[in-house]
Amino acid sequence: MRIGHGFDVHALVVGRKCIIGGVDIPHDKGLDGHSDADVLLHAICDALLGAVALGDIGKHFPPTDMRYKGIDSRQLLRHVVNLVREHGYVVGNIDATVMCEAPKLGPHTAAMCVHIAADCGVEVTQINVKATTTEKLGFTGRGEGIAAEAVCLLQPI
Ligand SMILES: Nc1ccn([C@@H]2O[C@H](COP(=O)(O)O)[C@@H](O)[C@H]2O)c(=O)n1
Ligand SMILES: C[C@@]1(CO)OP(=O)(O)OP(=O)(O)OC[C@H]1O
Repeated sequence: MRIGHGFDVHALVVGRKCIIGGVDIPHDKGLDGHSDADVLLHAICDALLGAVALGDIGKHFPPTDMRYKGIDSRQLLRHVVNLVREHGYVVGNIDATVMCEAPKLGPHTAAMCVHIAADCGVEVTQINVKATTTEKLGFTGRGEGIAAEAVCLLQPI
């Protein structure tokens, strides 16, 4: 078994989509970044890469590389899952938390889990996504950005 942890933050700005866990969530602001800025999938990618000691997302998909401009982060996640498999592991389970005051994520977490499970090639019961506010404190509390944290366990093939 291997354990991994990931953390990511993206700024909330006007004129961008708010895509979290592959779900396009209606909101007056969206997440800024080189890719689609899916903060949750980035934290999960980092957890998976960490578990097999392969560095981090920026090492594999440099933000200076135009191939990744606006890319759907589900493509990045599928690539990372393939790397994990090449190193002899499959996803056991993933647990993640997204931190934001708004939008409300509760109505969307089930759809996020379906996307993540499909991209990881596992059952939806192996994936959990939670949401929390930070009680109006800090950059997430002020609505300046969204943070996400993920942990995973990998099982040897
Ligand atoms: N963006 C969010 C934040 C929270 N939720 C749900 O509300 C519950 C209570 O949040 P607290 O920060 O007050 O603990 C939380 O457990 C989530 O179910 C949400 O849907 N979207
Ligand atoms: C995902 C990548 C892809 O170029 O770009 P960003 O959307 O800026 O996201 P970040 O979480 O900063 O990770 C870096 C990059 O790998």
